[in-house]
Order: sequence, then structure tokens, then C-alpha cells
Amino acid sequence: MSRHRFVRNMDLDAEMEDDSEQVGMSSEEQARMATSMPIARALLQDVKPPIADAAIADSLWHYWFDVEKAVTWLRKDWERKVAKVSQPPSVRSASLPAKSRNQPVASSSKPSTQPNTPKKSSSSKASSSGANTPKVAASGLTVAQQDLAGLHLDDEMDEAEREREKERYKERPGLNMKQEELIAKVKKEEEESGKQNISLIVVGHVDAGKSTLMGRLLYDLGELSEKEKVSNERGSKRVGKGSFAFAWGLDALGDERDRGVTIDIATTHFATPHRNVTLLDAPGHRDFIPAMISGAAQADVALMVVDGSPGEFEAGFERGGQTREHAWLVRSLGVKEIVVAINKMDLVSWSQDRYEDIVEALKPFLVSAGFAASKTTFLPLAAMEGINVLENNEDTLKSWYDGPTLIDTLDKVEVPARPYDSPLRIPLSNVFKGQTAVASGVAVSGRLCSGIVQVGDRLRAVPGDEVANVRTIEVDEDSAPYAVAGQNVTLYLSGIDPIHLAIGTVLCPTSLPVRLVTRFVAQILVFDLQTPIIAGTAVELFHHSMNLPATISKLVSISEKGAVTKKSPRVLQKGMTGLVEISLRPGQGGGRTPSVPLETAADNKEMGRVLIRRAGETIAAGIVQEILA
Ligand SMILES: Nc1nc2c(ncn2[C@@H]2O[C@H](COP(=O)(O)OP(=O)(O)OP(=O)(O)O)[C@@H](O)[C@H]2O)c(=O)[nH]1
Repeated sequence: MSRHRFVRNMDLDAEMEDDSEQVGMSSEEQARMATSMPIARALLQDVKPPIADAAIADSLWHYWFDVEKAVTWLRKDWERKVAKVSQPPSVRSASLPAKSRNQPVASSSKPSTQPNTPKKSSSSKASSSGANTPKVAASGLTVAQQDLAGLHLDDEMDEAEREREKERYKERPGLNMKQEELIAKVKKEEEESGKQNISLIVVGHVDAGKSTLMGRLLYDLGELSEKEKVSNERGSKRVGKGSFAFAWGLDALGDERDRGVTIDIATTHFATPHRNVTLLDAPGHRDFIPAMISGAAQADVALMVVDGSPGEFEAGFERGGQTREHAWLVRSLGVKEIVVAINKMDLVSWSQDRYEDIVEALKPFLVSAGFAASKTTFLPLAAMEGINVLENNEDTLKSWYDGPTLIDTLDKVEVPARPYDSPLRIPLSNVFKGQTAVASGVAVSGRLCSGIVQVGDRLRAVPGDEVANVRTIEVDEDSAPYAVAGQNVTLYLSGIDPIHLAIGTVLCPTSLPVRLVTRFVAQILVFDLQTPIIAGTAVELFHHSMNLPATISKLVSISEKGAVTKKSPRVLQKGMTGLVEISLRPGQGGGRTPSVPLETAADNKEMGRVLIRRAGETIAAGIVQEILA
């Protein structure tokens, strides 16, 4: 599993510079350290002699508070030490893991204008958290020596592992093909392989079982090992959330584990016989809808998980529940197909009546949200026990259900036509400092909305005039010579300072950059809101992973079934469709009016979709009709 907001290996020079800066841990980092430490300690309580807090803190920092990774590394290190007990102590005995690819630079849950590189060595950071890491460790090594050692100069990685890593991150030479030849090649390869790429967003009300379902699916597919499952189970029990076992497969961040909710989009990959699936696990919690928007903007298909247990479906479906808002959001962001997993059917004894009642309640709603009946599939299942996930082995269910399993359904979802021929557009969902075995420097990730990119291409970053060279392309965590529309990629760039890149920046061909817009006309669909929209309503405009302050400056018209029914209306209310003018405005601190890289939906579907939120609530979704300024 990868989370695209993570940096790959650390850069040696930057590490050493960072160490000299001696900047303290931020309060957020301190809080994360404070919550992760006791969990890590509890998970390591069987290790004798006990591992020092300083070493735990170092590992947590190194793995950016990913408790599981930190603990796994500490255990491995401990095992190595036990094995080598008769040998002289190694310089790495108190050092960090050799190959972390886990240091975040920019958080993707909220767009930031600038990457936010951790500035200090792990040890000094840890000490400010109260974890009490000494500047000179018990081993007698200085912090710098420890960090140096941690940068695997004295690595104990075995040769085979080293070779595998090298191969995986090998800088592939560019094919240097003409655009049209490359497109023809891609299409031919797709036809021959019979496998197509899709991005799947998992949505649903909080605690519906999204992460459990995905954890179960990954486990049954062999993507999550028994060891990981057991370690998840053990960790879950220690923090008092015993039944969250599978959920931990995806809810991997420390904060998430502590709170038991998913707070950011995690991505991972799995394959069905005919689909390579990029899985986006969206948070169900109301507070994290912006992160979900970022994920949904990258998805082709939605898997909506609803809780079938008594009273819970109703709670998620009523006003205030997230089932409706999520369905609206994903549809508004261009997702046409939805698979509805009615989960926790074990809690209603696999009742056919309960299942049918839920389907009957959801069907008309999903049609009203814009999902065609032919693009909507319902499935009864139990994520926890894995029933009807890969196979249906529950007798009661078999007695009344002979439909497809989840995996069969995913294997058949329709892959949207990809705009390979349109100019390249990659809105960035993350920017980070990266270093693979051969490429280092600026790394960015995002989904190709359109076009194609090859190693060696020169790309323009909009906003700005800067141009970057594509050094390495990573697709599904493997390096590739090119990537095409519909794929989620990580690019390693050279020739550009990361200061010119931010979440929301769009990478384009140098000759065909996307336009920066401050005022446009959009056709919007108004969601379930209490206070109607009037001219002058201040809103937040969401476009891919970017969000900016804006005003609905003019209500142009209301339409029904494509025909204008009223011009210059005074208000737009729930359920209405209308044309509005939207103007960006300076934020609360004043300053310059921001601009957004945008296109009309007619020119580029994915670049022409926006969402409008007000006071933490999504009030409308729109497609850009005309650019005014
Ligand atoms: N009985 C039963 N419980 C389940 C099933 N699936 C999930 N659960 C439980 O439901 C609770 C919530 O599961 P999660 O997978 O964390 O839910 P989520 O939708 O990912 O939640 P957020 O990340 O908070 O949005 C956990 O206690 C699970 O063990 C199921 O099939 N049957």
C-alpha cells in the first residue's frame, strides 16, 4: 500500500542540513508523537530487554508516526541484535531504518501552498515531544552519526532485497516516441492484455465498514499478509478497538488508528482478472469531506458501503448522514458507476427483507443523484467475515441471492473512455521530496485527467512559468516509461525548485498550458441546503485538490430539463439547476485575488468540474460553461 503524500527515501544532503537547523517539532507533530508513543510501547511490551523510548521515538519520527511501520522496524532491528549478540555492536545499533520512503512533505488533507518539509533530525524532534531522546544516544553515537547510519551507508539489507529495490525504482529510459505513436501503442497494449486501469473510490457513512471491507478484500486477494492482519488485530485490541482488525489494513496512520476513523485518502492497488484497480479509501467523517473530494475527483467508479444493521442504514441515510452527500459528491465529480455494498448483513441474520428495503430506499435516491439504473449494482455482504466478497459461502444468503460477488462486480465495471489525445493535464494532489535508488529531487503525484506523459518530457507548472523535466514515472509503485490519462502517477522531476509546485498545481505541456481563471460561468446543481444561494454568497471553490475563496457573484438563470425557466432569479434553492457566475476573491487576510487552473467541461471534462462548499457543507456541484476572466 502506498500513500502518495509520503516522500520516498530521504535525501542525504537534505538530512544533514535538516539536522543543523535544529527547528522544534510543531505542535501537531508533538501531539502525534504523544499519541503514537504509548501505542508503540504497548505493541512492543513483549520485547525484552525493553526498547528505549528514545529509539521508539526515533523510529516513529522516521516513519512519520506510522506506528505499524515503526514497530515492525524496531522488532526487526531487535531480532537482528539478538541474532548478532556475540558480534561487536554495529554502528546501526541505535540508528534509524535504512530505507524509509515515508516522510511526508505536504499533507494532502488540506491543500497547502508550499511543501512543508520536516526540518529537524528525528532525535531532537523526539526530545521536544517529551519522548526524551538524548542528543548523544546510549550507543555513544551523535545524532548526526545516527542519521548517517540510518541512511544505510552501513546497510544490512540483503543483496536480493537491494536488487529488487533497484529494479523497482530503476530509471526507465524514455521511449522518445511521437505522441500519436505512443497513443497507438498504448491502445494496442490495452487490447492485447485485456486488462484496464480503473480508480475506485470507497465512500459511505462513518463506520459503515469501508476500511474493513477493503482490508478483507486485500487480505482475501493475498495483498495483506496473515502477519499484517494479526499485527493489526493485536494493535487494534490494545487501543480498545478489537473489531477494527481489517480496517487497519487501510487506516494506517497513527491518528486514524487512535481515533478509529479514516482521515485521509489512502491509495493501494489490487488486480481482478480484467482490471488493475487503484483503490482510494475516503474518510466517512463529515470533517474530512475535502479530502474525499480530492479522492473522488480521481475516481472512475464508486463503491458505496452502507451499514445494513438495524437503525444504522437509516442514520447514515437521513439528513446529517453522509450516504446522500457522498453519492451526490461522487456523481458530481464525474463518477458514473456505483456499486452499493450493503454491509454487516450478519447483524440482520442475512434477512432478504432488510436487504430489499434498503435497496428500495436507495434506488430512487441514486437515480435522482444522477446514476443510471444500469450503472448501479447492489450487493449484500459481510466485510468482517468476508462473505460475498470473493465468494458467497453463506447458506442463508445463497438461499435467496445468486447475484455476483464484490470481486465479480469490480471485474466488470465499465472503464470510461480516456482522453489520451487531449493536452496533458495533471492536477497535483501531493508534492514531496523524493529519492529512489537512482532518482532524487522533487516528487509529485496526481492523476492524469487527460493526455500522456513520457520520461524526458518537459512540463510547465501552472500557475507559474516554471518548466520541469520528467526524470522518472512511477505507476502503481513501479517505474514506467510513460503514463496515460486515467492513471494515478508519481513523477520525479528535475530542473524545478519545489517552491514552484503546490497541491493543485497543474502540470501541462509547455506549448499548451491550462488557463488561469478568476471568473467563470458554471451550471450548478444545488444540494440539500437550508439557506438558499443568493448573489453575493461567499463560498469555497473546490477544484481537484485545490480550494479557494470565491463568491457566487451573479445568478444568471434557473433551468429544468435543459430549458431555461427563469432568468436572473433572486435565489437558488435545494434541487435546482442554474447558471451562475463565480468570481474568486482574496482570502480573509486580503491580498491578491487568487486564480484557478480551469477549463470548460466541453474542452476537458475533468478539468471543468467544480464543487462549492459553504460553512463546511457541500452546497452545489458544477460544470464550467464559460470562462470570463
Ligand atoms: N458485525 C459486523 N461488523 C462489521 C462488519 N464490517 C465492519 N464492521 C465493524 O464496523 C466498525 C466500523 O468499521 P470500519 O471499517 O472502521 O468503518 P469505516 O467505514 O472505514 O469507518 P471510517 O474510517 O470511520 O469512515 C468496526 O467496528 C468493524 O469491525 C461486518 O461485516 N459485520
